Amino acid sequence: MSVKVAVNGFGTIGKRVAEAVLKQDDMTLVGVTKTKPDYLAMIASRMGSLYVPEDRVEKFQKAGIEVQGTLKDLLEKVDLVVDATPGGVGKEYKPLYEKFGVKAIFQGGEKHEVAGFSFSTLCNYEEAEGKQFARVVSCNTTGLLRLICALRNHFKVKSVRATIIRRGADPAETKKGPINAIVPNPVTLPSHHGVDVRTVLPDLDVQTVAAVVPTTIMHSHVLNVRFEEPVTREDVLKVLEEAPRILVIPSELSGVKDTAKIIELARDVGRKRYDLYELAIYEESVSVEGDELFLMQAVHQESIVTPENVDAIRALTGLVSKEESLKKTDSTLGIVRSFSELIERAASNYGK
Ligand SMILES: NC(=O)C1=CN([C@@H]2O[C@H](COP(=O)(O)OP(=O)(O)OC[C@H]3O[C@@H](n4cnc5c(N)ncnc54)[C@H](O)[C@@H]3O)[C@@H](O)[C@H]2O)C=CC1
Ligand SMILES: O=C(OP(=O)(O)O)[C@H](O)COP(=O)(O)O
Repeated sequence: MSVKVAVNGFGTIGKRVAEAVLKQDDMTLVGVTKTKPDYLAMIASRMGSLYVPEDRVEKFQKAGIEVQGTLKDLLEKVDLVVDATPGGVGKEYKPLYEKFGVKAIFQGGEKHEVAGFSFSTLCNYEEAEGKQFARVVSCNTTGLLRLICALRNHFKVKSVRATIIRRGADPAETKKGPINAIVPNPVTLPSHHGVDVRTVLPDLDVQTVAAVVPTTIMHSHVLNVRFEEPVTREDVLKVLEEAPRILVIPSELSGVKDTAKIIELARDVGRKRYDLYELAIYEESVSVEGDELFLMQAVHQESIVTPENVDAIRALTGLVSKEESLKKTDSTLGIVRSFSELIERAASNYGK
């Protein structure tokens, strides 16, 4: 069985999810939507996959960009739509998805209530099966949940406290900032991230604070996790190194000690768009004092939710189990299980 997929909103997230869907042997990308002519619309049109809102057809015709049809034409052809429109726009489309009887996956810019179910592969894949709607939680929340659920699989987690250092804008965004400030986000504590984590793990004692800083390449987190019993650093590192989609980076040995170097690493190992689907954890930052864990991690905001969207498609349509989806998604996206595997692949692919 092949799930027929549409991507509504071919932007930062949508273009990555569309490309990931094209790599799956159990999915078919039927089309993507754009609202204004640009180079991505030209690419989608040349792929024979461009659909536009009804009131925009003439605009694309005037721009000389052939469209395959309207959004409604597209929704008639698919089983599921990945809504990757700007935050808050997905909510406006929900009635249309309901009218066409298609499943829909929303993104983190929508409120939990829009889908009524928030998704994170490692935490609640099985609960998604059979649902019509799901929200893939945003990049920061995905990073937090990936760590927390990896730890919860092996230890009794008592509480989580996290400081989120948010990137001010994506590299292509020129209207956001700050350029020269550290902005509490919000100044009243806590930030929305802890609330978002609890949409997936309602029972967890988690609190987060956030600030926005002048960078575009990655988010960073400073975490404190308390356990019911004392743990050892060795045991924690073993769990993190074996967990899916977590990359423990030996910073001293590799020289990868900050987000700029992490992105340069992703570029040097040949990741398209320097996408790092994996949550990056600085190995040397992992420290344990009795029942308390401290660590620092970094999130490539533009790509970390890509594998989660692919898994959400399988979870909603009941295609395969979580383990099977993890395996297929990670294999097709080239996601590695360890830093050494990343280096191995870089060496074997160098110059190819
Ligand atoms: N950019 C990021 O780092 C992350 C974004 N997200 C979430 O993903 C969602 C999409 O965000 P981005 O991809 O960054 O946005 P984006 O602005 O890069 O792309 C949005 C796309 O939707 C199109 N669009 C705009 N208005 C539309 C409308 N009314 N109907 C149909 N399409 C429309 C735009 O032309 C663009 O192609 C948001 O909910 C956001 O919060 C989640 C994780 C990370
Ligand atoms: O950081 C993000 O959301 P999050 O802080 O809710 O995880 C996403 O990258 C979206 O950020 P934006 O709202 O600055 O586009």
